[in-house]
Amino acid sequence: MPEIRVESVSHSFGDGSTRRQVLRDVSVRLAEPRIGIIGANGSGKSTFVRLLNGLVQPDSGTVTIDGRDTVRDGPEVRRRVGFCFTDPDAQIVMPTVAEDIAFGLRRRGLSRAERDERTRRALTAYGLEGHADHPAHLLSGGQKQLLALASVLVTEPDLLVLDEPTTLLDLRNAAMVRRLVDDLPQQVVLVTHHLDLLDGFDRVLVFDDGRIANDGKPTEAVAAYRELAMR
Ligand SMILES: Nc1ncnc2c1ncn2[C@@H]1O[C@H](COP(=O)(O)OP(=O)(O)OP(=O)(O)O)[C@@H](O)[C@H]1O
Repeated sequence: MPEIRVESVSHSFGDGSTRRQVLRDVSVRLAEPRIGIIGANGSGKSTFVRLLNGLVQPDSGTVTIDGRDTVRDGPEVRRRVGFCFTDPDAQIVMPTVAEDIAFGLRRRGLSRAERDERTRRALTAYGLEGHADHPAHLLSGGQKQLLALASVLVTEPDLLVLDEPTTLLDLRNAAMVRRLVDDLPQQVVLVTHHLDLLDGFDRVLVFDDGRIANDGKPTEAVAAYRELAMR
């Protein structure tokens, strides 16, 4: 598994009177296959995971993935770290479903035949083969979420970051995403408010006001989160 190293990272948004510190001197090393991130709204979870592919750059401190710095080695890190946003609409960039999946494969030095073959396999794996030539924006919310996952996974990242991937999904599609995630060979970092998704995870971090308040197995971390929420 890749080794994620976050060292003494702080981050703020805004300036002057609107300045808000969102991450406060966070340090952690993550090398487990399945890592969950939980915590209250606004506690810094999304900002933290956005550090992992350089979408957010730390004000101070460093983030490395297998020794590659997310700021200095940005393009290399982004090739290895796939990122799925909560809102799949934010990720759809091409008119049709098949084109959207194939988009991530451009500039990867693959032949046309290889790109087509990988796209075809991804369409089948995510139950989208019947929608290949359909307009991507007309898919249902759940299908868009699956498309977003397919478009990222087709690039075969070493680490997949999922920011609340089941928020828009019904129970059936949420269970499907859960199964897909379970079966992935890659390291996964998953932000969620759906705590049952974390059963069987190796490690769960609980964020509270920009800090890691707990770091442990799912049962322990969820209990700590519940306690924090009751305060
Ligand atoms: N681009 C931005 N510009 C300004 N403020 C931001 C930006 N992104 C996040 N914030 C602020 O940073 C704080 C932490 O946001 P973040 O999205 O990391 O929280 P979160 O724990 O993921 O919350 P949620 O559970 O609600 O998704 C919030 O107060 C948010 O308003």
